[in-house]
Amino acid sequence: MHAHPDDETIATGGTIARYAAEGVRVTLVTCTLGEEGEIIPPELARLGPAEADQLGGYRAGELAAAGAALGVTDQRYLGGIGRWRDSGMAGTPSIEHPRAFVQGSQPEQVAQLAEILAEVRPQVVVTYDEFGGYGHPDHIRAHEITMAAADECDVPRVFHVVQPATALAEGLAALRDRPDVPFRVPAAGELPAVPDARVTTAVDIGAHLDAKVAALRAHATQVSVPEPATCFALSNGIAQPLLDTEYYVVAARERGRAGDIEQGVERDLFAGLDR
Ligand SMILES: CC(=O)N[C@H]1[C@@H](O[C@@H]2[C@H](O)[C@H](O)[C@@H](O)[C@H](O)[C@H]2O)O[C@H](CO)[C@@H](O)[C@@H]1O
Ligand SMILES: [Zn+2]
Repeated sequence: MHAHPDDETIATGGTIARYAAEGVRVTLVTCTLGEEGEIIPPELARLGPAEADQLGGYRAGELAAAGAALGVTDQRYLGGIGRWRDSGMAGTPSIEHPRAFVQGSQPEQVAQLAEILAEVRPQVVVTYDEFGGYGHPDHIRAHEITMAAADECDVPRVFHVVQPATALAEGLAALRDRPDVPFRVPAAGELPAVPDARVTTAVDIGAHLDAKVAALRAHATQVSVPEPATCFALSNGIAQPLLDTEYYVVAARERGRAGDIEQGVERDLFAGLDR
């Protein structure tokens, strides 16, 4: 369950590709069309909200291509395509738009997601933590409605996707020594991360990095990926490492709330479940 076209790949692209390849039915729900995103390629700049205002439709195409690269066969928009609009970054005027996602009725949005969960009956749902990963208002709203709908529909397991501090710092350090990274490599601590101890599940996506890179490149208005694909950057030009693992915190588990995890970190979101 993601807020904008690009989040599914940036945060969980390897996990999606891995489980899709293993035959798991993956349903991707995206809340908005990303109408307020900055645009990286200059030749596409006029698609933005101040001119043609066509970025949402264009990003729907990017999302379809990224989903194909990841093996997604069930891709949906919360409330149907175009129902909720990208609210924009905190403090920007677009948050006042009447269709802005965060202006919407939370009960209505919970009901829209609950309808999908009641149909699909997933064993596992993935979304952001309570901070939305990095504080974007649409991410926070996506977290809130997912936790409510998953509780209402008794989803067996809910996970929050996170970046643990050590893996992120090690990934950035590896970039710092490379001559072929065309982005600013941030200092450790500049990008949002969580304490390592919070991680309950680490999913090895090494065999699916090619699919993740192809999907990142499909989101060309939002993401730049150099060759070789050692990292990527959003429109802020800040390098983010491409790690061979995606990390999660279990937020709700069929044996009660988080905290039932045996010692150590699990390696499979479906550990102990009959897929
Ligand atoms: C990954 C993600 O959530 N991207 C969002 C985000 O985009 C950022 C935003 O444009 C910011 O101003 C830039 O500095 C940053 O580089 C972008 O990643 O917010 C957008 C507006 O809500 C959203 O469309 C995009 O998907
Ligand atoms: Zn986002």
